[in-house]
Amino acid sequence: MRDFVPGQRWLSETQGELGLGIVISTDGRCVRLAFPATDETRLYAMREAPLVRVELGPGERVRDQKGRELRVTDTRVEGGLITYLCEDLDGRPCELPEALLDDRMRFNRPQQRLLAGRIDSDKWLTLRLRTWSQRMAESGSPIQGLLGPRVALIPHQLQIAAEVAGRDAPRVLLADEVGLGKTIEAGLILHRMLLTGAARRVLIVTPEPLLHQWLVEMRRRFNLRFALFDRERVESMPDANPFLDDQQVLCSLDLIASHARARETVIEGDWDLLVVDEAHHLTWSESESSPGYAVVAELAARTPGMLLLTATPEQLGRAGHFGRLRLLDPARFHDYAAFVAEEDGYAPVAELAARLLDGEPLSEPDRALLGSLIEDADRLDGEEIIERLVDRHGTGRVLFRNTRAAIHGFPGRELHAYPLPLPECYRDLGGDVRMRLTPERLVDKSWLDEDPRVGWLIDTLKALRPAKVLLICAHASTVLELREALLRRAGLFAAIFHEDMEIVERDRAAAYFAAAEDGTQLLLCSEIGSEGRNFQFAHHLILFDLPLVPDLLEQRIGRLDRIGQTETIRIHVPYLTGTPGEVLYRWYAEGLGAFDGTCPGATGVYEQVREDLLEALEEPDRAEEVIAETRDLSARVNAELAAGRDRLLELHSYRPDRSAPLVDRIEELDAGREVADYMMRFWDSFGVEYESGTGGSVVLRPGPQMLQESFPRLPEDGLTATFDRSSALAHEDREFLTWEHPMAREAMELLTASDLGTSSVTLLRTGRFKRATLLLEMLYVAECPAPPELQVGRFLPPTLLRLLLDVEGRDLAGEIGHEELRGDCLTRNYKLARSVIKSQVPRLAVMLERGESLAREAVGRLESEALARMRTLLGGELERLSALAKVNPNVRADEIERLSARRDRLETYLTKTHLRLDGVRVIVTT
Ligand SMILES: Nc1ncnc2c1ncn2[C@@H]1O[C@H](COP(=O)(O)OP(=O)(O)OP(=O)(O)O)[C@@H](O)[C@H]1O
Repeated sequence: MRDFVPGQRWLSETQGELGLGIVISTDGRCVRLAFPATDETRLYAMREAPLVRVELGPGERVRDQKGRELRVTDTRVEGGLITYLCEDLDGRPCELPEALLDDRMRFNRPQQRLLAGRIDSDKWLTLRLRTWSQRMAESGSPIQGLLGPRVALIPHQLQIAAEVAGRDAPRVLLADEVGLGKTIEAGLILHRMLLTGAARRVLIVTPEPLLHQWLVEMRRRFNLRFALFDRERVESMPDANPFLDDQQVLCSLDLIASHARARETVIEGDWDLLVVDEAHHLTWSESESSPGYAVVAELAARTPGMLLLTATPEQLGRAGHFGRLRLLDPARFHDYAAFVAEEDGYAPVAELAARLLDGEPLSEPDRALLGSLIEDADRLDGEEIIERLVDRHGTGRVLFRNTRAAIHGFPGRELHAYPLPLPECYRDLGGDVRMRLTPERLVDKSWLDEDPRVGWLIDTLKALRPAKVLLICAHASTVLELREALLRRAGLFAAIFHEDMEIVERDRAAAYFAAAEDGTQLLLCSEIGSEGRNFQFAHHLILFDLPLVPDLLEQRIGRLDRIGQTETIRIHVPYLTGTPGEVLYRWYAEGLGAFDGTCPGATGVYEQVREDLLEALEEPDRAEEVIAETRDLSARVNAELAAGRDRLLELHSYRPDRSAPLVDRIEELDAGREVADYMMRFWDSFGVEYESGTGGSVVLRPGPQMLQESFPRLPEDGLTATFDRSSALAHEDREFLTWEHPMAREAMELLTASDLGTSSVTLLRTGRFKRATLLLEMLYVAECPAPPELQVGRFLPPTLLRLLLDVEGRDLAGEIGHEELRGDCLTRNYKLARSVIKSQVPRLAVMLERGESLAREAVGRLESEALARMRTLLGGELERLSALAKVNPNVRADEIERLSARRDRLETYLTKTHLRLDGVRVIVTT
């Protein structure tokens, strides 16, 4: 009788899909095994247990429970338990006790299974073939990671995501104008990096009011479940680092900046990618930086990938902008004065680029400048020159900024201004003029009855009813008092949103406002609601007061003026005549034109006229003067920006020629039926029930006789799904099923990790061959195991090699496809299947050997092709970067080093392809 020892690993001969078993107890006659991968336990009689001992030999590949790929070099046996002496992918030695083998490891040795007469239905073999073909197609594809998210295919977003996620350890500032989809871009980038294995541990840091929105966006659009960390969560683990508990974490900047333990532990979080939203909060100047900046700087120093997001990169000035670039690349951005001088030096280059882009003739000085920038300019055509300029353009590689002007298709804005008389209660208010921009805060609550803006608000709401209205004002106290007055004076109930509310309360209020049927008409919001939130379902915005800083105004309008807005946005501005508020309104309207559209130069203009503006607020007589000055200045700055370096930045941020192929490919896959066919075959074979639902959806439920207790990502009470992108966008309650949906991915994983379909026998009725001809179909998989960050799949994806051998050893796979071999599968007639196999064992053994040698030859070819591709691509990229580094200091030195090291490592890995037989089918013609 066999000896069973607790801790040993055994496999069920009959139910390989249970995963790897571990002996938990024996009592002399029976042995109990746990199968942790499927959460099952089984009791077997020792004498006839259908179990095989798992014993691996040198050269075999294994995985440990952390997912590390190892190669066995030797074994040691003590007390009946095996310890594997292994090497990791980098050749470092390590030991792996058998108990720590990955519970889901597969030991499907199709050859042994077949010869032992264990066979399955060939529909599983077909699914295996389709699974590997799909893996092969997606690995290294330019749209990998961009297909699955529930997003509309917006070209600039896809292009930025593909470009950024394709870099090694990307570190960029995503600075599209407000509402153009930076969150979506970041989501696409991280979705792709997670899928390709380029990142595993991701930390997203946002202002507290945006936490929930990020959580929801990541979940519903990207199927990514981030763990939300707050104070309580951090404090719940005093003895361990709580951040190491989850791979994908979302937390507020405030938490890690102000909570000592959170700060200390997050820094030790060993992240691959850090995302910081609303990064303008990370303030920096030459003399000091904010606590938020300091903690992000520490994280930035330890994290390879980093995405900073802000719509207003230069909010609070150029120094802050420099400070954020410095987080991305401290070696490059170390001297502020030099940065300013350098930026000023870009202007002539940008003007030159603009002339080239507009097809204008170049002057002599232009030519001279071009010659100094690009040595071989004479030999290049216009497009190539532009290409080089984009590459060499200042912050080009680090910064992406799209503007409405470049993207087009946004609805217009319509300004409605309402001059109102100054009430008695605000006359003769003294003090700082900035305080007088919100006069209600300087008086008692009687303002609610005297201030004409309140009566105007009531009338306006009634007139606009039932249209949704978002009101933004500067302070929480104004929000609270207005709510009370609306209720008292007009019986109007408003939802509120301000900084003193708990996050949950705020989200509830936003949802209440958003609800189409029984939601509120009005949301009263303090300044914190003006950042990042999505309120584009509303078309009316009331600015109860105006902020002094133009970027804040843009943020406020951006709540409605964002992707998804379907109507002209009506901006309502009530102001009190004869007050600083009136001057500020006129300054925005007549000086900056800020209500008509985004005003790219606003920050620069504001910085220049700030003192004059403050004086004019104080002395309204000076208003005309500052407005005229602002008008001239902003016309000039905007013209300069339009003609100048923004053209290059825009081009680099949105390249229709690069985004179009991405959009086309995704649309093509969306239109095809492949994924639907695949999933339906899978459900049929597995026993999942499905039927058509409304609007082309499909309703799934676990069936009564499923292969296993549950199907990946299918809840007990079922779900509704769609394969159609537009339906998924319109109906968020439907899962959007693509090849990248976790259900599809996990189903594939489940299949390839199991024995299902690895061996089968088919009787084929055909006139093509003589009766009783023996054929052997073999599916080999060539895989190149390598650390995920090398993204080896770009050059040598897991490759399926299909062979169809006859007894002469000829390969007929090219002539006869897999589907043509569909016949009478002998799953229900084991006896016959076994006798067929038994009678053919010697021939099959020869055919299997021949197959293996043919497959090995093919692998040799695959390796040489992959090496050549890798050398061309990385070699070219390396040359480009090195050449670029000489003229553009924005190329990080470590970027070149990493790329070069990556090429060297790939040279090694690409010659170590592993070949494995994944499935066999014996075919006998009748
Ligand atoms: N590709 C897309 N498909 C569907 N919806 C999108 C897409 N891109 C953006 N949106 C929606 O448009 C709105 C704006 O996008 P997002 O929040 O990413 O913009 P943002 O640039 O981060 O805005 P802000 O500057 O205000 O932070 C969101 O409601 C988002 O869900």
